[in-house]
Amino acid sequence: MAGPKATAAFEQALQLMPGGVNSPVRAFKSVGSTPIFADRGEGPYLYDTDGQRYVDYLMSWGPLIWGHAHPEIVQAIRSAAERGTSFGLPTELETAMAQKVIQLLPSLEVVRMVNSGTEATMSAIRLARAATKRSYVVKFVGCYHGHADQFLVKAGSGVASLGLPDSPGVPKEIAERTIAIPYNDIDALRDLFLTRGEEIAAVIVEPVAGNMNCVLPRPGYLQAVRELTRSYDALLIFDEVITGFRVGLSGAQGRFGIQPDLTTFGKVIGAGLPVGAYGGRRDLMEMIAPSGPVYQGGTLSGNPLAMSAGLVSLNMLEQAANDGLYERMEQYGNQVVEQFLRLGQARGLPVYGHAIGGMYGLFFHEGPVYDFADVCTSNVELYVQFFHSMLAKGVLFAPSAMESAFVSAVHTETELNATLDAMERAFAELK
Ligand SMILES: Cc1ncc(COP(=O)(O)O)c(C=O)c1O
Ligand SMILES: N[C@H](C=O)CCC(=O)O
Repeated sequence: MAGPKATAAFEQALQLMPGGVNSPVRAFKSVGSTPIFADRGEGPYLYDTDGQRYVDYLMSWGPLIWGHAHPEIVQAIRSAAERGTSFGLPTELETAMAQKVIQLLPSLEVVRMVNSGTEATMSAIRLARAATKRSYVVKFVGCYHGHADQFLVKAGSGVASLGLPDSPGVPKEIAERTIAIPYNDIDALRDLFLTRGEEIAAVIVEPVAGNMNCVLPRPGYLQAVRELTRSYDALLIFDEVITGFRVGLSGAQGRFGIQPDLTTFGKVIGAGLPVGAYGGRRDLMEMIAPSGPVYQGGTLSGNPLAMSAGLVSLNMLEQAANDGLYERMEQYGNQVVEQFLRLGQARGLPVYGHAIGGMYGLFFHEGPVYDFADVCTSNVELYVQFFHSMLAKGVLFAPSAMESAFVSAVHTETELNATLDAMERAFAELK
């Protein structure tokens, strides 16, 4: 429940911003309440303006793999700011960042930094269309690739939470160029390629879907998508805005051993600052201006604050990965999932879940979840009760049953035990 300060702040915000927020998912509409307001964060904890402390699994919707206000990241931002916040000229920091990303992601030969995940995905699609001279794009129902026109077709995240399958304002001619088919269904993709293979520029996929809660690819699915796209000369774009540096140091592509043609990033790559990136095969990326004719630019792209924070974060991740960071985060997630399953099953409730690297999914659903249709048969009322009950006990999950949970490198046994204990009490209250 939002406290008195948050309630008053939201009333004021409602007069000034659409729905009182700068991104729809923050409004808590899909959990039937008004939002808490963030005051500050420290490590795995978020403090709201009403003085409550929460173990945070929202983690700013994914970017904060080092938790809130990590001292080394804060120091990197501070030092960069003292030298100037933006130059509009090349900096050596950008080259260092490009080098690091290319070193960590074997499928990347060239990379371009942008300012958000949306910028990254829309630029990658433009490039794919230019490279293939085809115009149709395939996406999967319930995957979210940002808010560019061509992606607001059967999208996940806030679009799905608010029950808006599409968006007014997107011209029919653009929406028609996006074909949405079910995730994890290789036959659906094969059938589509059989009939329209010559028209498809690219298939864009969240390799682990993180915008319809957290849905894992079936074994062999991503490999089959890779083979199909290759055999029809369509490009494969991995949207690793969530999974990049989160499910493993080399993202989902490293984990599943797939070489996409292009990859998009956001969130973790910027350590909490507004950053995105896209990159891939040299022959494709050299088509981007000014090397080639495909235009894409940005006044603040590669800005020194974001590059400094991102670079420090990636360097720390590289070191921590050698010490088992990703395995530790996954184990943490698995322990939360196990408690969720144990408590749910003991009460005869439909429960399901899994963890991968630093993300995990909790579903009020009977049996496995493979696609958006499965997710939509989850019991949302139970999630809403669970969410509020956990919040009241000092644990913050995403305010929607359509979103993934995130764990950071600084969540410890203390936060885990607090979560398991809160969950025990929350399940006792579920009706
Ligand atoms: C997989 C994925 N792609 C793209 C985006 C768009 O990123 P942004 O919100 O930074 O524009 C998001 C999140 O919003 C995302 O989760
Ligand atoms: N699920 C979204 C991104 O991954 C949520 C972030 C947003 O749209 O504000």
